Amino acid sequence: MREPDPRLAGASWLTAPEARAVFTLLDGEEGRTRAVGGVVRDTLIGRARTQPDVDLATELLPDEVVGRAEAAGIAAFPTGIAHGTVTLKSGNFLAEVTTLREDVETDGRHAVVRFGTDWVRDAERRDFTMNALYADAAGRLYDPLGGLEDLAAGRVRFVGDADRRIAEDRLRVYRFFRFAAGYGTPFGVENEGFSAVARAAGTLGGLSAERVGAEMKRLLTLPRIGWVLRLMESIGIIALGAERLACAEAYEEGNPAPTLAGRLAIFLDAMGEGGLRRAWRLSNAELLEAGQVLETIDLLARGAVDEARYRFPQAIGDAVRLLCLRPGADAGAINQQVFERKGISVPRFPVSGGDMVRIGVSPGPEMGRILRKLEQKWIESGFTLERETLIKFAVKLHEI
Ligand SMILES: Nc1ccn([C@@H]2O[C@H](COP(=O)(O)OP(=O)(O)OP(=O)(O)O)[C@@H](O)[C@H]2O)c(=O)n1
Repeated sequence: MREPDPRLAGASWLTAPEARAVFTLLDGEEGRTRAVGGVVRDTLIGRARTQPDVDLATELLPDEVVGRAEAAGIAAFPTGIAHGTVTLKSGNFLAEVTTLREDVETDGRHAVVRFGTDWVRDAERRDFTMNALYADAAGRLYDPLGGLEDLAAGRVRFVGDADRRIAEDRLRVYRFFRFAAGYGTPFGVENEGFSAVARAAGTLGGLSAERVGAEMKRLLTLPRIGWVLRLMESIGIIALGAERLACAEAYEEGNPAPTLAGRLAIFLDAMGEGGLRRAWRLSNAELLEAGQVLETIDLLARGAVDEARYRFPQAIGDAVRLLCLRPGADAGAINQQVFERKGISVPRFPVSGGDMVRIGVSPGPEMGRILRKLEQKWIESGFTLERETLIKFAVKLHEI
């Protein structure tokens, strides 16, 4: 009988009472239900999880999972019943429970999913060996494909035939790079895997923008990705150009907290708003933030340090590190100015809605329009126009 792995056996996703309830329910002690994927992988290397959910693989049929959960008073949601996935919620413990599948056959038109008990087959359907690590309820590790060794060595290795794994789901090309950045040895990827993703690079057009965007965003929040972006560029999955690539590297150099907005600003500069929106289906808020970083860079590049500090205080840190996006800008001098202004408080716009009411402007769109004009004029004056002058100007605007 194998021994529990001390790293796994102490993990809170195994030991917490809510988790134990689920494992017990699903015969985890007998190994019929095992945790798999991210949670096992990250626990083995002592990395804190950003995703709270736990993936469980089980021999039990979906109906059985639902039945046992309900009998125990644990909420069960059929989140992907066609694929045999049921989500269980036990207190804060959220588990996606997926029944093992045998070969997926086709009867010519429909894929036929057959459930089974073959753990090796389950492992062989997964993308990378480091994602095919399993733990049972006692914390015993199951590693059918040598994933632990690859994980320890920083090798992102496809399970079995890389071309086949990619053909099954082309998103795995993006995942390859995300895992290389997150778990790989920097500056090196497995030749076999890289050759396969390079071969598939021209075939990614059909992927959904949401799925690609979700992977890209996860990649772009990792600390060191410059070398990965270079690899992606070399096979044509992204097209930043040499200068922006160098800038992406400079941005993360010595930067304790590269942000998604900063990384997106680099891509926004290269692809434009429409391009980026289409490619990755970003939210308005994400595009706005990235756009503000770019705007701030442009303000700094033309010497408008106080305007940048006034309008986009949250973007200054990123913008200073991304001045390389505007090769004409004198980054040294701008940095110096920003640094010198640090202790000096950002000016406050001296006119308020109350002032507008006093001159007879009632709250609403009209007031908004006037205030925006005043603020613009005030910014253009280098924050020197005084309150009285601005209010006089408002009276004029109101009369028009
Ligand atoms: N295209 C995909 C997506 C996922 N998986 C498998 O499904 C598991 C769960 O996927 P996901 O939640 O996307 O990633 P994790 O590996 O769990 O990593 P994290 O939770 O950190 O994202 C992966 O470990 C992998 O075994 C796969 O084989 N192919």
